[in-house]
Amino acid sequence: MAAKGEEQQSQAGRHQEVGHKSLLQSDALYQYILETSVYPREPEAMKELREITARHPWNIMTTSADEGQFLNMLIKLTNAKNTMEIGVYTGYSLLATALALPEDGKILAMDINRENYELGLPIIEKAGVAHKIEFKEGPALPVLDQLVVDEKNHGTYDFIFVDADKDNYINYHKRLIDLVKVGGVIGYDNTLWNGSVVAPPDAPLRKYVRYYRDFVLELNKALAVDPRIEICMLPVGDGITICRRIK
Ligand SMILES: C[S@@+](CC[C@H](N)C(=O)[O-])C[C@H]1O[C@@H](n2cnc3c(N)ncnc32)[C@H](O)[C@@H]1O
Repeated sequence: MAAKGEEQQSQAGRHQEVGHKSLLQSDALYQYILETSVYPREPEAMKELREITARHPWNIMTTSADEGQFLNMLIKLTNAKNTMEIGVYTGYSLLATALALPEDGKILAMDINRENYELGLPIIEKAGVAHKIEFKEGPALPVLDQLVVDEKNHGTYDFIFVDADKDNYINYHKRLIDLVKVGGVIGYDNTLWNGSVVAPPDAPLRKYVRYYRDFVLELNKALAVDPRIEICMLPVGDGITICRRIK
């Protein structure tokens, strides 16, 4: 175990890359992933959006470049066409999704904050993929409630990415499970929540990390025993749990 001083020193020297959530053991390893396989292949528009986001005061919220690449690949692998995103911020994961979808692909994107979405929107437009996006400003839950009421919407989504208010993930899951098709995928982001899911009760956690941790733990437990899905928890970004609906 590292001595306290050593630990503090290594924390202070942690990676500063935007969206980096420090789950990998070595920062050099993370940098290697970025430089070897992510940045050289990152579409110009995503690079531009990442750089604009890096200058925004809330840039800690952005999806990291490696996770963006992963989402892009996942959407292509699953041939997703009708998709949804909850939690847009400046739109990095949204752009990763939009670029992966076919020309007639669709994303219902929701966020309570339109201003941040509009920061990235000119880049999304320039990339020629804005026509795939329907942005709804406001809390996602009432929108999901509306969708669920109409049975025609059941089983219609191929891919759903959830990256918003962690205290609602369980509520989202209750609705999304009806909206995603059998064989479709829901990705829940931040399921390792800054590593705090294994922190001892007295660990010095930032206030918001501590507050949301119990919700993340509760979600992880619920997903693990949900017979309607198969799951796979990946240590990408801040942890993402991929759920495939099986019934
Ligand atoms: C972690 S950020 C999303 C990051 C984004 N996926 C990206 O690639 O940059 C979380 C977002 O969720 C939004 N949010 C918070 N509560 C929400 C709610 N109830 N409904 C919809 N969006 C919400 C926040 O405004 C914020 O933009």
